[in-house]
Amino acid sequence: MGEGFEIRIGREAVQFSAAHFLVFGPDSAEAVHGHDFSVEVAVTGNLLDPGWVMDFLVLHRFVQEIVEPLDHKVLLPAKNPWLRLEMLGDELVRASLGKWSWQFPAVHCFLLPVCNVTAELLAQYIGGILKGRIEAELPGSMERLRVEVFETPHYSARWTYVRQEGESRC
Ligand SMILES: Nc1nc2c(c(=O)[nH]1)N=C([C@H](O)[C@H](O)COP(=O)(O)OP(=O)(O)OP(=O)(O)O)CN2
Repeated sequence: MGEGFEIRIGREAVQFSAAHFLVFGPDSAEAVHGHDFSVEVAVTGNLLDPGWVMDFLVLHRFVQEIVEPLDHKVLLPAKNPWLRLEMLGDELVRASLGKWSWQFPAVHCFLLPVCNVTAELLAQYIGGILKGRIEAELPGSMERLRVEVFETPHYSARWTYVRQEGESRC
């Protein structure tokens, strides 16, 4: 019989507020601005004892632990080819782009391993860490993982992982 199960943590349950700006070229970027981001995740997998794909509470905790460090931070793209990031002493981060530069307290910054802080790449960042956490908790059980990052109720981007035929279950 063809049937399956997907569990979901709704976007109302996982939220963070952060500032960011997109970089478009060597001297072109958005103004720094903020969003109340929210995150929805869904996991498809085998039904395990006691009759669940995985515990909602554990999945919720995993996602929360990944996004919590992003909350109330300036999100900076550490892999952008044009944006230069440097520490000024121990306390300030300077971001330079062409003739522009911004300075932020280092404790208010989070450097993401992405080339731009888009909703797509945030979803991929969160999804990549979450995939590792779920696979460690439930080896071989997850078939599919979906992470959707909302910048607003009507703008979101989704990242999806689907286990391939022959991909190791462990
Ligand atoms: N596919 C994507 N498109 C856009 C992204 C993205 O991450 N993925 N990001 C942006 C901007 O960073 C950002 O969303 C712009 O926000 P804002 O200027 O606030 O525009 P809004 O329409 O959301 O809000 P208003 O303040 O009401 O204008 C753009 N595209």
